[in-house]
Amino acid sequence: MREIAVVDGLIVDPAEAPADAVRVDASGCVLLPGLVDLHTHLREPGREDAETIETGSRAAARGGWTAVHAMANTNPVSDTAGVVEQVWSRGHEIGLVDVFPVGAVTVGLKGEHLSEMGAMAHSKARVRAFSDDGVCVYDPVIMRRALEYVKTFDGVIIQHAQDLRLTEGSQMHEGDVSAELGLAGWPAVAEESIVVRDALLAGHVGSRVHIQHLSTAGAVDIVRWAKAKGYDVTAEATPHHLNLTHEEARSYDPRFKVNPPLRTHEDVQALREGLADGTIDIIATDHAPHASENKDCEWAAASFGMTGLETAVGAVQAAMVDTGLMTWRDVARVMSEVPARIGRVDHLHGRPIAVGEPANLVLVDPQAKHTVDPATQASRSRNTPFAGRELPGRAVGTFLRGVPTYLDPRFDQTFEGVPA
Ligand SMILES: NC(=O)N[C@@H](CC(=O)O)C(=O)O
Ligand SMILES: [Zn+2]
Ligand SMILES: [Zn+2]
Repeated sequence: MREIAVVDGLIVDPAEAPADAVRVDASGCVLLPGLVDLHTHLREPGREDAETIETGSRAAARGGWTAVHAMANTNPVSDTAGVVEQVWSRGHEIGLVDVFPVGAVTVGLKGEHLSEMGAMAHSKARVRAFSDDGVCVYDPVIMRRALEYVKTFDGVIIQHAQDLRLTEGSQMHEGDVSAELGLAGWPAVAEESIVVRDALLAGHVGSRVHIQHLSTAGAVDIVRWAKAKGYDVTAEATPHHLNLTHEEARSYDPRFKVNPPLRTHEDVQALREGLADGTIDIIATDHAPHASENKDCEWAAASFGMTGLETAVGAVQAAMVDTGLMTWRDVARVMSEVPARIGRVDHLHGRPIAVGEPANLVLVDPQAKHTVDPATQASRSRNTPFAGRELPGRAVGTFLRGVPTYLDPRFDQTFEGVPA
C-alpha cells in the first residue's frame, strides 16, 4: 500500500498534494511506470483503414502504454525528415501517447540505399531508432554502413531478422505441423543466421543493434553468446511468441499468421527463460493491425501480423508473472525502463516512480480476469490472436504526464467533472 501525488504532471510528495486533489483508490492494483513499446505499427500514412495514429494511440493508452515507437513501413515510408516530423506532430496533436517515429534504414525499405538517417535524427522528431521492419536489411554491406552511420548520433539499428532467400513463399514455422498442413515452412535458421551475422557486425563496428521479435530457442542462445562477447546487442520478444505455438495454424485461421511465425513449445519455453534471465531485454508488441480484407481470407492470401497493444499486459502476466518467472518489478524493467533506454527516450519515459519525475504511469489490475473481445477494443483492426481467450489481468488506468488517457469505468465516479 503506497500513496503518490501528482501536481502539474509531476510526481510530488503526498504531503504537498492540494486539499481538493482528485483521489484514486487503486487498491489491489500494481502501479508501474507507463509502458514503452519499441515496436508498434500505426499504419498512418497509407493504411488508415487498418489503423490511424489516433486509433492506435487510443489502443495504446488502453493497454497501459504512454509511449510507442511507430514503425516506418507506412506509405509513404518514414524515410525522410518530412514524414517522421508529420508522424511525430500528429501523435503530439492527439496527445494520448508519445509517438516516436522510427526511421527507415534504407530508402523505401528497398535495402539498396541508406536513408537520410542524420536528417531524421536532427529533425524535431529526434529519431534515434531505425528499422526496415517488415523486411530484413539483407545486404551485409548496407547493414555495416547503417551501423557505422547511427553510431555518430547514438542511434540504434533495429533488425527484422529474416533471410529472404530461405523464406521465399513461407507461410508458417517449418516443422512437423507445416509438413502436415502442407504450408511452406519458415525455418528457424533463416532467423538465426541473420541474428548471428548482425551480432558480429555490431561487434565489429562497435555500434548498437536491436533484434526484433525473437522467436527461436537458437536465436536466444546466439544473443546470450553475443552479450557474453560484449557486443552491444539487445533483443525483444512479443507477447504472442511468449504464449502461442505453431499448433494454432491447424485452425487455418489467418489471425495466427505472423512474421516471424509462431514456433514450437520448446521455443516458447526458451523465450520465457531468456526473458527471465535478461538475455532478452524487453517485451515489444509488434502491434500489426490489418484490415479485414487482408485477414478474412484464406491463410496463404492473408497478411502477416497480429494486434497486441491492448492485450500485452494480460498476455505477459499469463506467460511470465503467473508462472513465477518474473515479478511486476521485472515487468516494469522489460516493458518500460529498458525499451525507453534502447529507444533513447529515457529522459521522458521509463523513469523511476519518484518525486520530481514525470507522472507517466499505469495501474494494472492483476485480478481483472476477462475474455478478449475484439469488438470492444480501440484498435481499428480486429486481428487479435487472443480473441475469445481469457487473460488474467489488464491495465485499468493510464496517465500521461498526470493526465488520464484511459480509465476503467470503475474510476468514473472518481474523475467525474474532471476534464481529461
Ligand atoms: N509482424 C508481422 O507479421 N507484420 C508486420 C511487419 C513485421 O513486424 O515484420 C506488419 O507490418 O504487418
Ligand atoms: Zn518484423
Ligand atoms: Zn513489426
